[in-house]
Amino acid sequence: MIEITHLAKKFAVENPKKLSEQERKDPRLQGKYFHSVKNVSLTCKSGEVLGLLGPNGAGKTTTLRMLSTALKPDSGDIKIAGKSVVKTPLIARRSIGFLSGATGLYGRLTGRENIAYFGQLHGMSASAIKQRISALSSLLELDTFLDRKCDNYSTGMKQKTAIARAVVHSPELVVLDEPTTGLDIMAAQTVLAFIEGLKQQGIPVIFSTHHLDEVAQLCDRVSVIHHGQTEFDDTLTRFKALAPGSLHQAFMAVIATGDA
Ligand SMILES: Nc1ncnc2c1ncn2[C@@H]1O[C@H](COP(=O)(O)OP(=O)(O)OP(=O)(O)O)[C@@H](O)[C@H]1O
Repeated sequence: MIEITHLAKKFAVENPKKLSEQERKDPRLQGKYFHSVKNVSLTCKSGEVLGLLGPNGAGKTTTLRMLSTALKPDSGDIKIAGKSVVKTPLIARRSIGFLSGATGLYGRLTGRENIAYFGQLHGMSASAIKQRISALSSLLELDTFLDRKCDNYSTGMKQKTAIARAVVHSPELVVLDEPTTGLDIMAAQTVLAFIEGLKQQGIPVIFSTHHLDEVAQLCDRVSVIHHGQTEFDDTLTRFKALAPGSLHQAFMAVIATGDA
C-alpha cells in the first residue's frame, strides 16, 4: 500500500524572466517561489494500477520524483507498506522502480550492459542479473537489439530498455513517468501489457499519462492533479461516473472544479 499525504514542494525562482507566460500567470508563483506541488494526496494498494493525470505543468513529474526519493518534499509524507519514504529514502529506494523521463541510457553501452549495471548497483549477483534480463527481454521484446549499443536505438527501443533497467531489481512498487510518450502503437501496447503483468503479480504501479485510453484499459484508480493540488483521487469507476460515456469529459469536469 502506498499512501501519499499532503505533499508539497516549492522551487526558488532565480530568474523570473525565464518563466513561461503561463507560469507567470500561475497562482502557484508566490514571491520568489514557484509552488509546483501544493497539496497532493493519493493511495494505491497492491495489485492496483493508478493513473496520474493532469494538464501540462500540473505537478505530476514533481510528485513522482518525490515518490521515487529523487526529490525531498518540503512537507507531507509518503508511506510504502507503512514505512516513511521521506524518513528513510535510502531503504525505500531499493523497493521502488522508477522510470524518469529525464534519465538517459549510456549510449556507449549496449542495452544489456545498461540494465546489468543497474542490477549491480542494486547488489544483484551476476547469475540473478542474467536471469532477470532474459525474463525482461522476452516480456518487453528486447531480444533483437539488446546487444547493440544504445546510441542508435529508436525512441521505442530506448524506452523499453529504460523500463527494464528501472525494474531489474524486482521492486515492490513501480513508478513510471509517461511511459508511452513518443512510442508507436505496438511499442505502447508492449509497455501496457508489461504494466498489466506487474498488476497480475500484485505489484502496485503508479504512472503518469496524457492518454485516457490507457487509463480506461489499465487503471483501477485515477488521480488528477491541477495547479499542484489533488482534485480527484478515487476508483476508475467513480471517475467514469463523473461524465458517463466520456473519460475526456470526466477529466474536464475535474479540472473545471479546480478552476472554480
Ligand atoms: N527544478 C525546478 N525549478 C523550478 N521550477 C520547476 C522545477 N521543476 C518543476 N518546476 C515547475 O513546476 C511545475 C510543475 O512541473 P512538473 O514537471 O511536475 O509538471 P507535469 O505535470 O509533470 O507536466 P507535464 O505534463 O508537462 O510533463 C512546472 O511549472 C515546472 O516548470
